[in-house]
Amino acid sequence: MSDIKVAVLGAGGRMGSQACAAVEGADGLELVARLGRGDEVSAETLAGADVAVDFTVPAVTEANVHAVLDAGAHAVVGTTGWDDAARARVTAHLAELSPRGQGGSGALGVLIAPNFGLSAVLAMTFAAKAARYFESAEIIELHHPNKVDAPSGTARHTAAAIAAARAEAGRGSSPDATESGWDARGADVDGVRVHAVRLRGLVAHEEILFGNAGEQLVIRQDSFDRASFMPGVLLAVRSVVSRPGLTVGLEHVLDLS
Ligand SMILES: NC(=O)C1=CN([C@@H]2O[C@H](COP(=O)(O)OP(=O)(O)OC[C@H]3O[C@@H](n4cnc5c(N)ncnc54)[C@H](OP(=O)(O)O)[C@@H]3O)[C@@H](O)[C@H]2O)C=CC1
Ligand SMILES: O=C(O)C1=N[C@H](C(=O)O)C[C@H](O)C1
Repeated sequence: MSDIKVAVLGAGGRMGSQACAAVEGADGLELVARLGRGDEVSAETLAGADVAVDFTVPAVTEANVHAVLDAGAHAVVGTTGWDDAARARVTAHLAELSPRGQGGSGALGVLIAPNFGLSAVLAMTFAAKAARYFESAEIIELHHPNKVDAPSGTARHTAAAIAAARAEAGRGSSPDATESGWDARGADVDGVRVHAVRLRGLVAHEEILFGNAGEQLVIRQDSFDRASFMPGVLLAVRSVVSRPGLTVGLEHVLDLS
């Protein structure tokens, strides 16, 4: 089987540079393009890539994915900033390129992973499982101070999964008697309070807290180094070529969903 050719968008960034090195060191993958700010994303600049990996910024990631699809490549996306409307536009674009019933081999895939770290994917999965059993649920995400967005994409994905599990179990809101000082209670993400810490020395961390009368469950994961994301990035690149359509979350590739 021939190598999977890979392009990296945001190749000069903290994640993009490590992704380039990981691809270069991986069996069966070949790095064919490194794109940065100001580079057009086209069939020409992607240089024959089968898969483009996006680690850019929330403001441009969606446009990048549409350009990658127009260039005939699959996309793996680690960049944050995706909402339901943006995901729906990607699904529509994929359907346009590969109409119903023609999603067989060769059909393009887009894999958006809010977090490629195994500890984070497992923490989110365990949190979704635990959510129905507890009255209260809150999230604390902790990151390096150079992060441009808050709350993190991981925390948003975790909150959405917790909210869905609580709704399915018929659970209402977490108890909360707050009458004033709402700005101290974190962001409301799908009804789950999310607190964002930015601290020099940190990389990426998440704590999910569940409470019942007289007991607490804390699920915590820590990415101490961006190396923790690379096995997930490589898995995503290898998987997306045979996963037509849009996949959101590495848990689906790891068979955890
Ligand atoms: N899914 C996951 O597991 C992970 C996701 N992330 C996410 O990945 C994204 C990138 O994070 P990180 O690497 O730390 O960020 P960086 O700021 O280090 O890297 C972003 C890169 O994107 C480039 N860039 C900026 N604007 C554009 C543009 N308009 N077009 C193309 N490239 C552009 C930057 O170039 P320049 O240097 O010139 O500004 C930079 O090289 C974030 O959204 C972050 O949350 C991060 C870690 C893990
Ligand atoms: O910006 C980061 O660093 C990270 N971003 C992603 C997020 O927002 O969840 C993934 C991870 O937390 C690191």
